[in-house]
Parts: sequence; structure tokens; C-alpha cells
Amino acid sequence: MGVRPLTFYNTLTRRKEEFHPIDPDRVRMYVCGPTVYDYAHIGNARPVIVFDVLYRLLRHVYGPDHVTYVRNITDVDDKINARAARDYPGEPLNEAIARVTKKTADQFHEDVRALGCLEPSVEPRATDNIPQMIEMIEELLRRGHAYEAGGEVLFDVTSMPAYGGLSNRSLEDQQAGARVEVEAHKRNPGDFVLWKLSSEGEPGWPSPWGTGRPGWHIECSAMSARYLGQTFDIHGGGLDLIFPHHENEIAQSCCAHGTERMANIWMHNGFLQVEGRKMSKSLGNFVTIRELLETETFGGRSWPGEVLRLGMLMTHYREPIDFSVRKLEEAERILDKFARRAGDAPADGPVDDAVMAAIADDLNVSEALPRLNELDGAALASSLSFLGFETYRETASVDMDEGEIARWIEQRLDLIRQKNWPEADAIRERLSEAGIQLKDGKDPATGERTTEWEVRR
Ligand SMILES: Nc1ncnc2c1ncn2[C@@H]1O[C@H](COP(=O)(O)OP(=O)(O)OP(=O)(O)O)[C@@H](O)[C@H]1O
Ligand SMILES: [Zn+2]
Repeated sequence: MGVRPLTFYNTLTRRKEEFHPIDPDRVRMYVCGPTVYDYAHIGNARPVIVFDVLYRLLRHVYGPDHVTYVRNITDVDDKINARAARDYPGEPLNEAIARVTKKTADQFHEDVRALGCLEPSVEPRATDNIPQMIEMIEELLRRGHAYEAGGEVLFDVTSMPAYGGLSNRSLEDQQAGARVEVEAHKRNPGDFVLWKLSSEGEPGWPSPWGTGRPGWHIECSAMSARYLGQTFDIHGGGLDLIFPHHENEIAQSCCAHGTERMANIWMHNGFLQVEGRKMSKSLGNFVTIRELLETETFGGRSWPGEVLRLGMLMTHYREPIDFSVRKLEEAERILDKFARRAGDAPADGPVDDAVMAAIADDLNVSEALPRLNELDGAALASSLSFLGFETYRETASVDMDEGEIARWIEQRLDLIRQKNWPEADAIRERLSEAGIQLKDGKDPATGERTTEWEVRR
């Protein structure tokens, strides 16, 4: 399709680049998905939302049938095992693990649906891809990039001269900077686990090296190769994944396949922060998506999913967001205004050019917002639908309490008595902006003018 070039910031080359898919008939994107041991927090929601916008953009430009979006579910992890043992102490570990991962993955799906995110084309689970991982580890051993030691198979980082290219750290930097004590069986401090043996009672799969389980990084290398091939177009995730996770994915994939690149463009979203610190499970400063949507934990009320979506997208995806109730209130005000303006116009028209241009420029949603402000009816509805805002029209609410509305009406009636029409009209206008429709009438007894109001939907 002859559409304007899309440009994205590429972490690999540290600049914005034009996007040219390897095969425009099959644009391929991989995003690292959740480790399913606990409910996702709103920081975890950021990559899901950001890459959903990217997925929608690619579908729009190349056609919905020509984009493959893979987002995995990591259902093998020691954190999952620990959680399973804690939550279901009486049960066999395998059953307990299955319960934890099912419950968490189901909740994740429910959460991200409420945020207006499309389902990825494929959502592979680590546990369904163990043979692919084993095969890849065998290839790494064959090619001299891995070794067995201390009940583990490890990747030898010195076997790859280009190691560190994504995160821009040389091996010397890493070795010199290593404060952590090197485990005795490792050849180099940066060597990482591909496979580790399981002891009695730990989950495990048979392998040439004994019953064990894969390391985290190999999961994504094996699953992306299976569904997208050895080199694909875009790989995404949060900033914290650049090192070590993505660096190690690249090492495994390129060394196992003998390729130069695993993915051409690497895109990373910035952190959602609370008082300047990354929202994270370990810091305990998190709010789960579910809490925000369904309880009154955050700001004393619950919030519609699309308000969170817009709150997230108002900041450029590479910038940090300081998350606050005020941010959500602002997003809600904007959505309410849009909802009233779009009314019940159909949303199947073309997407506005200026909105498209902003999104095509490294997903610049905040640049699209002023333009959305200028659009009316159908043009607005279509552009919002493109951006994943579908249900906002039902959730629109009035951003003024009744006392405030009554005071404005009183003031307007005063102005009318003084025949100050321009100022009286300005108040009507102002209330209308807030979604409130005034209806003037006459008191049958006194003949005085009266004013009723209603919410315009
Ligand atoms: N505060 C945050 N802001 C933006 N993205 C985040 C944040 N925290 C995690 N992510 C992203 O969420 C995705 C899921 O990551 P993962 O499952 O590893 O989260 P996590 O490590 O459990 O979270 P935490 O950092 O709280 O322990 C990754 O792409 C990660 O980069
Ligand atoms: Zn990954």
C-alpha cells in the first residue's frame, strides 16, 4: 500500500527510522507478554496499550490480514512456583501452578480488553514451546555458544563479539562493573541460564541435560522464531527489558540461527512512575488494573478502562509518566468532551489525515489530540475508533456537581434580568461544553423565567 512512511525510534540504532517491512504482505511484530503469577499493575498496562496502538496503525496501513502480532505468556518461572506453593499448599505443585497461571492469565485478558486492546494474532505459552526451546539450546551448544556447568546450560557471552549492541554496553564495561559475586560455575559474570535442572518437587521437562526448566530469555527467542521466523520486523517491550532480557534474546537468536539481526526495529516504552519511581511489584507502589477499573482504591472511585487508556497515551510512549488522579481526571474530561461531540455519528469513515500523520510519526498521540479537538461528528468518531476508543460514548459523564450547575443557572438568570445577553449566552455555552443542556420555561404562577437542565448524551 502506498501510504506515507511510518517512522519509529529504534533502540538498536538510537535514532528515528523509516519503517520498511521485510514483507509488506506479512508485517511481523513480537512483544514480551506478562509473567503470570500476579495481577498486572497499571505499569504493565503501558506496553500493552502502546503496542496496541502500533498494531492498529500497522493493520490500518498494511491491512488487517497482513500483520502478525505475537505476544507471549510466560507461564514458566520460579516466581510462579513460589506463588503456587504459597496459595495452594495442600495441592500437587503442577496442579497448583496450573491454577495460578490460569487465574492470572484470565484476569490479564479481562483487564486488557477493558483497556480497548485488540487480541494479538498469536498468544503462545512457554509451556507449549518447550521442545522448540530445547532444540534451540542444542543448536547453541553445537555452535559453541553454550556450555553445561553446575546443573545448568549457560550462554557464553564472550562467544558473541556483538554482544551488548542493543543496550550499548561492551563486555569489558560489564565485567568491570560487576559488583555481584560471580557464581563459581560461570565462565563469565554475564553468562546467563538457558536451562536449569529441577530438583525433586520442582516442575520440569525431560531434556538431553536431565529434567529441568528453561530460562526466561530462551522462551521469547524460541517462540518468536516459531511464529515469526528468524528475522522479523518489530520487537517491543518496556525499557527495563533492554538489558538483560532483550540483549540475551538477540544473543540466543542470532547465534542459534547465524543471523545478523533478530528484529530490525526495537521499540521500548518508558516507565509509568509514582512520585518519580518506577511502579513495580517489588517496590510495592503499585495499583492493579483490576483495582483501578473495579474498586475505589485509586482516587476514591473506579475508572473506565478507556480513561486509563487515554491517560496513558497523553504522554509520548518513550517518556516517563508520573501517574496521578489528576491525570485520569484530565483524560476523562477530554473523553467526555469527545463523546458529546461525536454523539452517535457512525465511526466507519476515514481516519483524519492529520491524526494519521501524528500516529505515523513514532506514535505521537499527544500531537493528534489538538487535531481531534477540531474534528466534528463522524470524523472524530472514526479517528477515535482507529485509536481504540470505542465505548467512551457510553461512559461520558458530567464534570460538574449539581450545586455548581445551580449557581451558574442562577447567575445566568440574573444576567438575563439585566438584559446582559452576551454574558448570559456565554454561560449557556460554557455549560454546554460541560455536557449540560439548558431548557428555559416560564413559571405559570408568577410568569417568571425558569431554567431546567439535563445531561446531553
Ligand atoms: N512501571 C512500568 N512502566 C512501564 N512498563 C512497565 C512497568 N513495569 C513493568 N513494565 C513492563 O511490563 C511488561 C511486563 O513485565 P513483567 O511481567 O516483567 O513485569 P514485572 O517485572 O512483573 O513488573 P515489576 O517490574 O513490577 O516486577 C514488560 O514489558 C515491562 O517492561
Ligand atoms: Zn521477551
